[in-house]
Amino acid sequence: MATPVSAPADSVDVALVQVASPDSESRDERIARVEALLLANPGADVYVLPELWSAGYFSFDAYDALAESLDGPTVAMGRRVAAALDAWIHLGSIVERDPSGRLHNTAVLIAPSGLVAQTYRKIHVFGYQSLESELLTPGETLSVVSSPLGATGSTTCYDLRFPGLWQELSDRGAEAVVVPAAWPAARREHWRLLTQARAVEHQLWVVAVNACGVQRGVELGGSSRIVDPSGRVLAECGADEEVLRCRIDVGLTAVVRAEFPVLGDRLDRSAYPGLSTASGEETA
Ligand SMILES: O=C(O)CCC(=O)C(=O)O
Repeated sequence: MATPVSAPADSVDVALVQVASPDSESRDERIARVEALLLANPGADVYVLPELWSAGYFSFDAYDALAESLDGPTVAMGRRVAAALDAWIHLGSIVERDPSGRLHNTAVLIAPSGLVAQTYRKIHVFGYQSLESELLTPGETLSVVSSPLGATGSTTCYDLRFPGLWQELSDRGAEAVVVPAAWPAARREHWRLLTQARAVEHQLWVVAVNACGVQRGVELGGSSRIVDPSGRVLAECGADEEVLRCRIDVGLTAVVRAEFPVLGDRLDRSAYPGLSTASGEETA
């Protein structure tokens, strides 16, 4: 008889909830559909959704009408489901209207109690073939909170291209970073490369959940994935809607960092300008 293999003590069951936001579906229909989907997949410790899935990332003309506060219908659904499943829900992001009326692309992490544990307003709003940077106000703060994934940071989609932001999260102790996205299929290989590069650079878990399907004529890339702190891809979704479960050992971050202590060799930021002058590159 085979010996049952028990999961390590700090093993966490993560569900990548890759959903589409078809133009034919209203925001409220989509919230109801995704709530049913989550409730039909109990048992994970952490569920992660894509960027702006309820409004639809490419529905720029509807952002104003669909903007919501942190008490709005998308977050209310996440809070209900977190309590019902006794799980953490990273709700991806919503179009948030702040008390002064400005709109943001805000990621929301909800604890099993139903309380909001973290919010993050996307800092690098996107302007290439996108109206996001015209319509939304960038965020100004980062946060790292404790979750079953360890010290957890949040970044959103285009932020993947900006290593300085990740450096800051890493400096603040992040052991895992969640990346909700609406990343087009046209640049799927960048998505794959960058999710792995950020994991390797900072020796942390990357839990990256993309949208799929077609929105306003744009095909989204799917390929939601979990990358471990040494850059190995442990799970990757296909191109269609799917809930993909993967057990991860969150203690691996410490193991990888101890075994190959790159982070300790990082120089203080002030060292870099001095180095370039010393090598003969004159500054103006
Ligand atoms: O950087 C990219 O290629 C995609 C970024 C994007 O779609 C977004 O930030 O929503």
